[in-house]
Amino acid sequence: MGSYVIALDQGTTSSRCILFDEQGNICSVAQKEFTQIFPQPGWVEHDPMEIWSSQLSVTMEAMGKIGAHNSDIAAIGITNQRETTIVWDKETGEPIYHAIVWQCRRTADRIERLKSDGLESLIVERTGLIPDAYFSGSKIEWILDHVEGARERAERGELLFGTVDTWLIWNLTKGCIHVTDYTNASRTMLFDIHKKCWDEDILDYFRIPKSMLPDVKPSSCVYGYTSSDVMGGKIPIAGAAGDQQAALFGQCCFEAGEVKNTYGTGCFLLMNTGNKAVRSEHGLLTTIAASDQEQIQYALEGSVFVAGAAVQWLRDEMRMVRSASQTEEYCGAVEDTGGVYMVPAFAGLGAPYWDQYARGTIVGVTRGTSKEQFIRATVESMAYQVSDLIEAMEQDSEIHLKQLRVDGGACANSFLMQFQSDLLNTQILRPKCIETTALGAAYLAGLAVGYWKDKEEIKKNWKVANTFESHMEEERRKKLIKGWKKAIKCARFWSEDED
Ligand SMILES: Nc1ncnc2c1ncn2[C@@H]1O[C@H](COP(=O)(O)OP(=O)(O)O)[C@@H](O)[C@H]1O
Ligand SMILES: O=P(O)(O)OC[C@H](O)CO
Repeated sequence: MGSYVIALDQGTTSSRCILFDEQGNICSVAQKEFTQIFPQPGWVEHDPMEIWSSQLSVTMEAMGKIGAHNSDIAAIGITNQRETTIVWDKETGEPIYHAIVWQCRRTADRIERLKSDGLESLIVERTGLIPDAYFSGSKIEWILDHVEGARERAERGELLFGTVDTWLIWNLTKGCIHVTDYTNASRTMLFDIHKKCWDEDILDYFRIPKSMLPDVKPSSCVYGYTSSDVMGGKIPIAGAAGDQQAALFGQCCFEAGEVKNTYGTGCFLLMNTGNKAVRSEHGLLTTIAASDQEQIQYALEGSVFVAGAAVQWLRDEMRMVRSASQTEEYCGAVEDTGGVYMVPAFAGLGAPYWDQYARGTIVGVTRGTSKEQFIRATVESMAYQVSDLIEAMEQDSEIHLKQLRVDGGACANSFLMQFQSDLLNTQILRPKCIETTALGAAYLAGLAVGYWKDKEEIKKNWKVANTFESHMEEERRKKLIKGWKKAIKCARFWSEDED
């Protein structure tokens, strides 16, 4: 058995590879940002070949850094930005269009049509999702309708669809394996999460041939082996999960009621609900959680489209900070935002509002508003959005959350974590390893090949690094949240009547 498990963490903004040892320590890491393509306002694309080449190059780099050879690797686990849609030619392996990214709003009107066609409740019942342009279904249809000859080719069985996990496995195996796992399938809006199969009625509605779709397997199993031409040897690909489900697993939230929140490009709050698919009454999604067993586990999820991405916007478009981490210093330089709120609804609003037409909004600005306050309002917007999610989750589960496990790039910001704890009146636990997405994928792969014996062994690796306790008075908390709800009202429906 090799000494390390590799996690390929293909995120929205970067491709990353991490080598973990048995204690869950990071032994080597390499990361590369890749191009974000914005062809029109509200549209987001990636180049699938760049996704693949960046992922392969960081894998080689991470292995090279510690001189690891193929024989040192026990297994590979894959975790990925979910919903992002790629369609390629079965023979040549060439994508027929760019990857349409989860954040892309191009099919928003199509989803409105789906609702007026009366399909909303069927989608909710079978897929656990709330119809939205976020998911893969309408993106596949868009590609088939807009790329010349695509629909005919798809009907002839010449095209394949995959989310990013599927695309990576296809390339790692040199076109031998076309597969996805339950967690990724559950984000397509085409998968019946109760019957565990592609839903024929939804496929018919979007006119998507079933032959395009990958086989669906558990998150922890040997899907196949890397091609020697690609990796120089055969390594088992033994785990795959959407990044948020992988993070839930990496945080060791194995029991029903356990919750984590990831602060990355977006924010994703997931609660394990065990073998029960809980239906939300408050705008959350029912989704499949990663599991090391055949039997499916479910989760309730709150998805926020723009979180850390708003900080990138401060850096790249507003040019107010040189780095994301510099925001912490600016936030600490002022007492408060002076009543300024920023709602980063750049791509509409996800949970719990599901408003495709909301847009970014800044309110409460006065002549005295400073740059520091503007930055602080942007950072605070992450915490407010999570507080909306927690409110919905507490209403659905009737449990007051006493603790929240956090991870993702932006959870390194201690100002944000303290403000989050204050706003929620909840203890925040930041673990030693905040690369829990990658760790979750590694655990899923390692369990499948016996690198780790069971979840009990894995649990011992989870350790807290920092705890944040709430210090805010109830009255102030209430006042701040009231202001946020007012700001949300201003952002909603903004672009509804645009052409
Ligand atoms: N110290 C920080 N303060 C605020 N935001 C941060 C900080 N560090 C990183 N971020 C934000 O976190 C995101 C990166 O987190 P990561 O988990 O790597 O994202 P992803 O997996 O979505 O690509 C970026 O959007 C970045 O702006
Ligand atoms: O790339 P991330 O970490 O922001 O995650 C993206 C999500 O999977 C989208 O659903």
